[in-house]
Amino acid sequence: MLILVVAATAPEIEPLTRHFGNKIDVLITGAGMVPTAFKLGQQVTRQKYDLVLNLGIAGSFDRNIQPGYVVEVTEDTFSETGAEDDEQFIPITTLGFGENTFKPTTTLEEVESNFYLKKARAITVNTVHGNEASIKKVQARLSPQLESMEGAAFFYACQQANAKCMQIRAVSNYVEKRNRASWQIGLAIKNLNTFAIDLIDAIIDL
Ligand SMILES: O=C(O)c1cccc(C(=O)CC[C@H]2O[C@@H](n3cnc4c(=O)[nH]cnc43)[C@H](O)[C@@H]2O)c1
Repeated sequence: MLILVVAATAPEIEPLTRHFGNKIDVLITGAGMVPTAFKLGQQVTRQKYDLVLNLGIAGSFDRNIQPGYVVEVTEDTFSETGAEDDEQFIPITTLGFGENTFKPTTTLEEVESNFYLKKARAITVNTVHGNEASIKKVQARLSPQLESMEGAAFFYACQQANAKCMQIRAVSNYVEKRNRASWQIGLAIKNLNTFAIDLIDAIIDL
C-alpha cells in the first residue's frame, strides 16, 4: 500500500514523520493553495499512490467543533474565487468559469472501517479570517464549519490526477477576530498525529 501524506508545514506532522521514517512518502508543500496545487500536482504525476492523505490544522467556525477536535473534511470550497458586484459576491460557478467545490474521492469508512471521525465542510482561503464582519458574510454565504489555506487545492490536484484522497484536519483555533494568543496549535498537532499514526499503522498492516 503506497501512501502519500501531504501537509503545509513540517511541524504539523513531525510526530508522524518521526514514527514512520521512510515507510511512507511525505510531501511538505508550504502554506497556501498555489504551492499545494503545484507541488502535489508534480508529485502525483510522477508517482501513482494507493492513498493520498492531507493532514493539517484548521480554524473552526463551528463552536461544536472545538480546538483539539480531529475531523474528516467531506467537501472544501474556494470561497474567494468569483467577482464582487458592489455588495454582492458572484461565485465563479455563476460566472461560468468553473467549479469552486471539491470533494475527497474516498472516505475514512471505506479506507478503514474501524475508525470514525466527525465530518465537516470546509472553505479554503488566501486570507485567514480575522474580522467579525467578513466572518459573518462568509458564514451567511457558505455556512462553512472549518477553514484552511490548502484543502480545496489538495482535492483539486488529486481529482486532476485521479488519485484516491481524503483530508483530515485538527482544529487549532476558532475563526474569530484575530486572537493569535488563543490558538492551541500544540494540542491540535498532538491529536492529529495520534489519530493519523493509528490510522496509517492500521492501513499498512492490511
Ligand atoms: O499566525 C497566523 O496568523 C497564522 C495564520 C495561519 C496559519 C498559521 C500556522 O501557523 C499554521 C499553518 C496552517 O494552518 C492552517 N490554519 C490554521 N488555522 C487556520 C485558520 O483559522 N484559517 C485558515 N487556515 C488555518 C492553514 O491551513 C495553514 O497552512 C498561522
